[in-house]
Amino acid sequence: ESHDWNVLFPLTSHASSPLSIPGGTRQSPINIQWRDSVYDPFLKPLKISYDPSTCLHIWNNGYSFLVEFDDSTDKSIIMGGPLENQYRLKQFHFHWGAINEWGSEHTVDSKFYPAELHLVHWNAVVYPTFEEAVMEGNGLAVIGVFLKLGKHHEGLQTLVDALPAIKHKFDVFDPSCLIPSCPDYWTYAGSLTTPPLTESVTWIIKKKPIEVDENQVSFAFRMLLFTSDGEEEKRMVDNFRPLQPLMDRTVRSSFQ
Ligand SMILES: Cc1ccn(O)c(=O)c1
Ligand SMILES: [Zn+2]
Repeated sequence: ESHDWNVLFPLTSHASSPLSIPGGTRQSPINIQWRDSVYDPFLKPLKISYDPSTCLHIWNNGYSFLVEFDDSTDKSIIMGGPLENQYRLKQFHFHWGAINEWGSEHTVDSKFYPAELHLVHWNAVVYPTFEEAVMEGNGLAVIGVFLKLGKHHEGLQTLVDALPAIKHKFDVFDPSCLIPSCPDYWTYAGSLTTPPLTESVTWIIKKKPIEVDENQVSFAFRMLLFTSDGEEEKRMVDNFRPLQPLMDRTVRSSFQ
């Protein structure tokens, strides 16, 4: 009957949140209902091999801060897991909230984390450029890692120290230090969570969060600005997209 409701009163359809694309059937982010996820014994372990020297620079793109990598070779790649090909690391960035009660894009059993890391990779085996991969169903693979408050995170501090400068040139940074060693993950077919919102992402959401301390999220992340120099300051917070309907998708888990 929920369908009838939408047919009868299409304007009240909850699916058309402001940022959803018409007819989208695999939008992200989603709530991961742990008990509804299906263990898939054929899922392989995710293989991650990053070359820290491919790290280029960190910058504020007006929506998050990105650390970008040289993706002109296969030096920093992921493979295995739910993936058919190997995917090249292009950038990683975070989403966070104005307060610790929310900030992540995905939720687990409707629980928000204060922040979520996205490591964005593209299928350079099949597509010549990232821009083309963004438009294809198997074009991208994004590893999502939840951040929860706890002990200080050494690796993250390197990034946090660079934020005030933001133009800070980076020499090397190995993003695998931000990924929990526990191999368990959920995976589902989804989309970008920012325009163009294309349904091109194989999401790999790590089950275990990494721990970061209060200052690392609050001081560093929340002091960034959406605005550029000279404009009226707007703190960069709540840069996450609302949850999207699961529709006809199953979330698979790599663990029982
Ligand atoms: C390519 C891309 C762009 C934005 N976000 O949030 C992502 O997670 C991935
Ligand atoms: Zn993201």
